[in-house]
Amino acid sequence: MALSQIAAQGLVLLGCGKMGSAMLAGWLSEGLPASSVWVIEPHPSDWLRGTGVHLNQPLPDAPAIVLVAVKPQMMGDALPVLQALGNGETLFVSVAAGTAIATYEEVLGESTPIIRAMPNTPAAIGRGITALIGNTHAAEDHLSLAETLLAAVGQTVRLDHEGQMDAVTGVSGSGPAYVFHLIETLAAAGEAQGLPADLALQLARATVAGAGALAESAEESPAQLRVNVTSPNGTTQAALEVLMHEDEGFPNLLHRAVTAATERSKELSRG
Ligand SMILES: NC(=O)C1=CN([C@@H]2O[C@H](COP(=O)(O)OP(=O)(O)OC[C@H]3O[C@@H](n4cnc5c(N)ncnc54)[C@H](O)[C@@H]3O)[C@@H](O)[C@H]2O)C=CC1
Ligand SMILES: O=C(O)[C@@H]1CCC=N1
Repeated sequence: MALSQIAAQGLVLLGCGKMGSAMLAGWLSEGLPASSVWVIEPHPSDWLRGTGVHLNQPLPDAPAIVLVAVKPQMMGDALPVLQALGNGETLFVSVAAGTAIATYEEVLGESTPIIRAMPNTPAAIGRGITALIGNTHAAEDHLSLAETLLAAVGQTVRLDHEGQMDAVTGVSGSGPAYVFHLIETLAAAGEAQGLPADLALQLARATVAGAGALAESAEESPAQLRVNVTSPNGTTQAALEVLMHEDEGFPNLLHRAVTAATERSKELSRG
């Protein structure tokens, strides 16, 4: 099914905060007409008001997809509004972290096709990646419908089982924040070495963006790309000896960070 077919039946977005807006911005820029999108959002931003979507208006009877993008903690209040669309043709896709498929089935009915997805905010510029897993009522058609929608804002990957979702959340869902923090801290380190703040930020931002683009397009592995920068006994080697330190270096730090995010996702699922 193409984006135009989703447009014909309608798309409902429940919650349009940071992640909902990132995806909506991507869909609108890919040509999804604002007139085929219904958004339920108690605190709409000026940007959302300006998009021309149906905002807090009565919903269509059988939209192609309802996309749930409220915080896990708000789910109990938010989901019942959608109950009337359950057990029908409408596909539900939720991007909420740490909210198990069973939670949606309890409210929407067990025969509702439900897909749990984990996107990330680069979706706003069509560079996201979303992992997907469906319930037993999510047929191949439903998965490819969700992929059509999510592929409009980046890559998609299917998971083998729902248990993988916690680690996916720790790597790619939360991951952009780690990279933004890398930019912030690289710039701060440049400032500490005497660079003006705006120059340090420009250098850090361009370096992370350029290295990311190279890592994505190059045939060499990230490890080889790192070696290509590292002259024997040069400046990079001096830095990497700090970053690759067994206890205090990047590997241990990122391992702990991703473990913390994964464990938090599991905790949220337990309620
Ligand atoms: N921000 C991110 O990078 C990512 C977020 N997610 C998931 O997306 C979901 C939303 O996260 P954010 O956008 O970051 O949070 P957010 O707080 O920016 O957005 C949530 C939105 O839901 C609205 N809302 C609250 N109660 C509502 C209700 N009863 N009905 C409709 N809307 C309601 C809020 O006004 C708010 O605008 C979360 O479940 C999160 O786990 C998933 C992947 C990445
Ligand atoms: O921080 C969170 O809980 C959400 C899920 C992944 C990114 N943001």
